[in-house]
Amino acid sequence: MASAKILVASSKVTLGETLADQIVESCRETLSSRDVFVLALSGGSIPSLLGAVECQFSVKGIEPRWGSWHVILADERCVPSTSPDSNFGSIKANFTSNVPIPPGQVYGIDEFLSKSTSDIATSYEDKVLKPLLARSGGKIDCAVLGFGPDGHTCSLFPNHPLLKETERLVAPIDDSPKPPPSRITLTFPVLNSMSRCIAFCGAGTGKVDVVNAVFESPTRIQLLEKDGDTKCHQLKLRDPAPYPCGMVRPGNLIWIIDLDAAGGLFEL
Ligand SMILES: O=C1O[C@H](COP(=O)(O)O)[C@@H](O)[C@H](O)[C@H]1O
Repeated sequence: MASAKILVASSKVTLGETLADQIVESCRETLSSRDVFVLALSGGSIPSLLGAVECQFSVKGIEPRWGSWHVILADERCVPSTSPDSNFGSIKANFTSNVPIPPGQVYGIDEFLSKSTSDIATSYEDKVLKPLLARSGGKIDCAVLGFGPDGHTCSLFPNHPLLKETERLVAPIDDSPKPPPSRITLTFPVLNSMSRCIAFCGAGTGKVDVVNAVFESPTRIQLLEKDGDTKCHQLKLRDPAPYPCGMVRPGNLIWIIDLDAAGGLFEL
């Protein structure tokens, strides 16, 4: 049975710092052996949690080497990058425009390509993802993913046929139950077989039901470590996975949540 490390932060500030720590560690490890760090980011609430990343590098005395960073989208809504719905726009406003990652290494969709979501997905797979995978040993180094109150992650929604996709690395979706309807998304083959580390991150009571459904209810929760106000546990993932976010099972899986998202489960 698969399991995940769960880091429970005492507040939203601590949550951002804990997430930043994971990104710093993944970056440090990756750049110790090559010059390309590939980071995939969700939209939604994730970009607003990335403000502590730069600071955590300073705190830990580690050089970020921003010139080696390549930031890709875990999913994107097919809208102009200037739209408030654009994940690229939100990632840029909250994170990448505040650090010296070369702008050409933050990869949005080709919004002018055509009206076809499928063409946009194919272009992102062929022109962005595959060339980067070729430079990173075939894997995304770190993916930071959100999860919705309906259990979706990226643009992989409950009971959608895309959950069974096995060929495409980046897939189109034109019937997203959450607006806007047309999007592109990384697929499970990428998340489960082509990602070195995935960190889910979520805050607030709206996430409690999903967290409680995704993990087995433990009879006893063992505290593995405590770093400041963040507590670390290891929990088993429920089979079969009740939601798309619970189906994400790479080798290195971490869930970072705040006390509100953890509900009563971790307050032991
Ligand atoms: O539509 C989306 O929603 C999910 C979850 O968003 P959140 O605001 O609940 O964190 C997000 O991860 C995804 O990138 C986005 O396209």
